[in-house]
Amino acid sequence: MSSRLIIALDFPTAAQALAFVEPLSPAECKLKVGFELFVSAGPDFVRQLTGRGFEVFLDLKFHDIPNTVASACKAAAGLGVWMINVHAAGGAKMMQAAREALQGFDNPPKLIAVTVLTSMDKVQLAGTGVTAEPAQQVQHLAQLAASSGLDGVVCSAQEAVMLRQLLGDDFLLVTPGIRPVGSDQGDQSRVMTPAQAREAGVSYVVVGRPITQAADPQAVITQINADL
Ligand SMILES: O=c1ccn([C@@H]2O[C@H](COP(=O)(O)O)[C@@H](O)[C@H]2O)c(=O)[nH]1
Repeated sequence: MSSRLIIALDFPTAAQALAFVEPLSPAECKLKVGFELFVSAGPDFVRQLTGRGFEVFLDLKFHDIPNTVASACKAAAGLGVWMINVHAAGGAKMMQAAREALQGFDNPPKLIAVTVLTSMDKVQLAGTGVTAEPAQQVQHLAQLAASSGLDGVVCSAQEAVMLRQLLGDDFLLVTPGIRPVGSDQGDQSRVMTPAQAREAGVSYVVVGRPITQAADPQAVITQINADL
């Protein structure tokens, strides 16, 4: 079975990211490329990863008017990545346009929507004008994503049990904010350990710094895969 671990390659340069990836195998993890690395290393770097057999989550969180997001999704799908994402707060029309944009592809990427960033707690969410609890807002946006035809959402593992009950077993729950016992929480607010995430029924965990900044990344990867 392929791994449910997605490693966030949050590195400033392609050289640093490649040095990290060198000992890894596609059987033990998928890889996530976000803003920092994509801006510095570009589409060619993504192709290098897919060329090595890795399933790549291109985490660019598109959030714009429907036409612009649809075009961006087409361009991202053209890179042959495994998964892409948009912000659910962009609304149903935007998500539907993203879905339709992928229709012409033989093997389209999974299309998921960010609900409430895992760095946000109730106070930060209220600061944006949303007075609901984070879990309530996640539920609302996840239902909107599902009814717009998306394959799943980015959420905290803390919301996984609720979303599984509501949206079924096939809906993808991709969960950052994962912190192995004893690791630094950093800027994440809604966190869970890998084992808690598995028990909650997540589809994938996204882990960055607890692996990339570890003294022995391979040991952390092995332990997380065992926990999952
Ligand atoms: O709600 C979200 C959406 C995306 N992320 C991304 O996941 C990783 C998490 O990295 P850590 O170092 O394990 O905190 C990072 O690339 C974020 O951009 C998220 O954390 N929360």
